[in-house]
Amino acid sequence: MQRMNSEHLRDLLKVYFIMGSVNCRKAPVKVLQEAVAGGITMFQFREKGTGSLSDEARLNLGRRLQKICHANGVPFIVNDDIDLAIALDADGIHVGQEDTPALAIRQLLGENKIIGVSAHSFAEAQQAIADGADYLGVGPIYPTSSKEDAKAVQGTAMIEELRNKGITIPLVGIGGITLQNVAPVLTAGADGISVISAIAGAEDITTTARGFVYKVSLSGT
Ligand SMILES: Cc1ncc(COP(=O)(O)OP(=O)(O)O)c(N)n1
Ligand SMILES: Cc1ncsc1CCOP(=O)(O)O
Ligand SMILES: [Mg+2]
Repeated sequence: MQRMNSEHLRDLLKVYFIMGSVNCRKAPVKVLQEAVAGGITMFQFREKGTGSLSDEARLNLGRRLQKICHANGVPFIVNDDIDLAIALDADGIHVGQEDTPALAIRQLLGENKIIGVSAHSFAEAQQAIADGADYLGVGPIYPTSSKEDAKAVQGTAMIEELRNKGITIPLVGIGGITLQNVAPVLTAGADGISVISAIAGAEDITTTARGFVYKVSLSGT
């Protein structure tokens, strides 16, 4: 099996929606269906934080969300949990610096799964690539209330630094991204944006997701 082509992955990362039950104001299945209708290009199941589901309930929700993704050609990525990713046969996993190292994940999952890694510095980005990461998540770009242990806000400077220093692999910005502040993230060199609250918490989820698709298309990436 082969690693996913980088140019294809860049396209899939354009509007990368992340969500778990705690981020939703209505049924998570409904939230995802509405986001898919708006054209999200990738989805990450991040069942994390106070009040999140565990064990069987978590697995069952993951299954239901994965079904929606598969029916619509949207890759389904699991956050953090390698056992859940394997149990669901997810399309990939996203890990941070405090999670199972990407090298071990690559050895466990093989070549045909997508592995995303969070990077907050050039050194972390280099290591992630050496370990077999397919894409990087860089942030928080702006202030966020969706991650309790978020690192310091970076603005778009880290994305610019990574690109200027020759990091070419697919990359998304994350943290506090809204329809109003998405453009500088793309101008800085991101292939796409990752969003929790601006989509999951929106009054009109489909229209908001569609708005992100439109804004990203304007950047010409
Ligand atoms: C696309 C993307 N980028 C970054 C993150 C953050 O991952 P991590 O630093 O491991 O933090 P948690 O999400 O696990 O709290 C992400 N999940 N997705
Ligand atoms: C998971 C994560 N990693 C860095 S910031 C963040 C939270 C992003 O959520 P939001 O889009 O609501 O700011
Ligand atoms: Mg993590």
